[in-house]
Amino acid sequence: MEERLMNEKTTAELENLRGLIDGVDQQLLHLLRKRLDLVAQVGAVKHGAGLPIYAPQREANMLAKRREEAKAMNVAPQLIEDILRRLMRESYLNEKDVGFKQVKADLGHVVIVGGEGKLGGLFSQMLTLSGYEVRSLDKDDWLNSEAIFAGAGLVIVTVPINITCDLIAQKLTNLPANCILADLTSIKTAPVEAMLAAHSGPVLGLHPMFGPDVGSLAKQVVVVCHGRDSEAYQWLIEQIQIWGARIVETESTKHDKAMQLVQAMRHFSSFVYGLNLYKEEADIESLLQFSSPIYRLELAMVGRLFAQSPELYADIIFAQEESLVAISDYLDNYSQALSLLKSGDRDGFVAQFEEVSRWFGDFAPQFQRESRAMLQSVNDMKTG
Ligand SMILES: C=C(O[C@@H]1C=C(C(=O)O)C=C[C@H]1O)C(=O)O
Repeated sequence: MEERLMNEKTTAELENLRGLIDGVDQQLLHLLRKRLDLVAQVGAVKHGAGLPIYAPQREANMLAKRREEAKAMNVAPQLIEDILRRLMRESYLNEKDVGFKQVKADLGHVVIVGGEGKLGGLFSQMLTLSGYEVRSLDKDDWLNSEAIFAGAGLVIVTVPINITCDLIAQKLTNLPANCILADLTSIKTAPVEAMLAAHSGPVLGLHPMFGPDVGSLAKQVVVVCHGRDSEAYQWLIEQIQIWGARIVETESTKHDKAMQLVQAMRHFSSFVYGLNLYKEEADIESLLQFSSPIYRLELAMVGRLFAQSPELYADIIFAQEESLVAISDYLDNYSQALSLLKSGDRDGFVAQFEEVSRWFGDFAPQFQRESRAMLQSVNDMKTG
């Protein structure tokens, strides 16, 4: 269509400029190749020295300098920052090609109970890339479990939450005395207690705060709840940090309380949102056509839930009885807010809104800034 409206001169000019742009893009591509090669060399040096690829301080310095230079060249600083951040993500992904430093060489092997699960698979991959021998123990392997556990230096339990504690109590009572017992469950109090009761050696609870589809652990958070004998498993914490993750140490009760909101309530309301679209027989195709970027992001958040296993979400939502309180409170607040609407109390709504804004404080503008970048990339992803 565009071409039809143009006269020959315009067409020639555009063709010429587009050719030049193609040339610049090709140069960019060559520069990217060059950068990837240099980063790979950095990766090899760091690997040799046992350093993690992810270097937050170097990144901050580099970004600050490039932003300054961009300003001086009349290039939007955010543009170079976006590009460099995307490139750095690539650097973390490529680290998997060289592998990671092994912090504890004399461990013996690792057993992942539930290694065929997605998260188990991810940890198995990361440990293997770090030089450990990893064996998976799944449903059909219990007859051989004695042989599998013999000589193990680390056992990681990553099975559905609703069977975690029983499995620990019934099947993990005869591990080698010095073996470390850890779990990856998304609640911590009950599993850590069960591990402490079943095993007299080192125990720790871990909660990776991400799904198994992350390409790299760089910048991801892993929660650690200490159980027993932390010197014995300090190396594991260092190993996880070498993978680029940030460790957040906390009390299991505090963690579990946060999960009632961060996971149970949040996922439950996403579930209801999806349920509601279904019951309203919403036409997703046309909703997408009318969608603003924030709505699209919200649909993505809700829709991705239904691309995953219902058991996983049932486990997370049903994991703690206390979550029922958080979820019921949400319903109460919804009802109260709805009554403002029903009674046409616009002023009441505005007053309530302002009260919540004040409570959010500096977080509100912070979240607005963060979402701006996300919304822009949501918009970039559009193809039509
Ligand atoms: C390449 C390095 O490693 C990582 C990747 C970086 C990059 O892609 O520029 C920068 C810092 C590190 O997180 C480095 O340390 O220079």
